[in-house]
Amino acid sequence: MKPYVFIARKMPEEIVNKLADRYEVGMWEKEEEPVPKERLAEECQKADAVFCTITEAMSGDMLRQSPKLKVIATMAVGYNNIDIETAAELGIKVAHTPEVLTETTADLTFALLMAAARRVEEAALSIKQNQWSSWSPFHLTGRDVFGATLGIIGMGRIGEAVARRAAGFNMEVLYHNRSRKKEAEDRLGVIYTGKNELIERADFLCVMAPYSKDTHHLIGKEEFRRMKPTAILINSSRGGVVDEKALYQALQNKEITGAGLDVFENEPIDSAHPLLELSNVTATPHIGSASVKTRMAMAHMTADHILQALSGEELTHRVV
Ligand SMILES: O=CC(=O)O
Repeated sequence: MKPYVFIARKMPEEIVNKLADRYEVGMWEKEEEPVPKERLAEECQKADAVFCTITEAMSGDMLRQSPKLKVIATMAVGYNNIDIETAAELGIKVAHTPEVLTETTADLTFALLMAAARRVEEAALSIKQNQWSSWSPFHLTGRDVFGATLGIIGMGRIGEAVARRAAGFNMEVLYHNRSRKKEAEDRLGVIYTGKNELIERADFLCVMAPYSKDTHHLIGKEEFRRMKPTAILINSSRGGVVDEKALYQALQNKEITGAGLDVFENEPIDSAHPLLELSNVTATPHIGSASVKTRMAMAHMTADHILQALSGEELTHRVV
């Protein structure tokens, strides 16, 4: 009998065919909605491999009830939706897709930074709502990006790619990371600082840390209190790294000037979310890696991970 692969989100034909050439394949067909939890659990029970994304919660309980499962390949760099410890304990391999999305995600991060700095969303909306009565000296004035200080918390691949973009804007780049990266300092001219110093000096605070128990609410009330009132927070990593309630208070009380957010604590959010009421929030719906080329590269890499695992080869990007 051929191994069974379940693809948890609808994928283009060229991706499905890559797997269907060798295996029996099942796929959740609805484009806009994730597979319900119960159906995912049923599929996992019979699957040898699961192709998932960030919308599928691969819980420990579910993994324990999936006796045939050999590999989970997620089409994402972040894997906080997967119970990695249980997967390791059960000998289920887990693979993710770093590298291919680095530059695309850094582009979006920088786009959010610039949009929040120059109030692009507010400005665009004002003109569409017929609110441009005259050029006026201080109308919609924002913050300069060129020559400003950028603080990056979490200097992984995407943090480095953001720092490279900042060099073109003559920015001073401070970073804080679990471990100091001297080689990156020489290569990129970035400066290592303690977390508090970075937060106090940054004009733009860019959160790039992966989400885990250790980074839960890494930026909260205390951190907002330390930030400059002119500073802008950018988050394109995971919502849970920032305490959203504290962020709302800080924005409303003008403890900070603005925020550019691509991620939220509980996704998806809708237009009733309190952060979206604020004109100093620029928000996008978790589209960091969403270019056609990058999403296709991620999908191919995810399918390749399944091919590799089921044929006993090394996985290109294995987590456990
Ligand atoms: O958020 C997206 C990813 O982790 O790739």
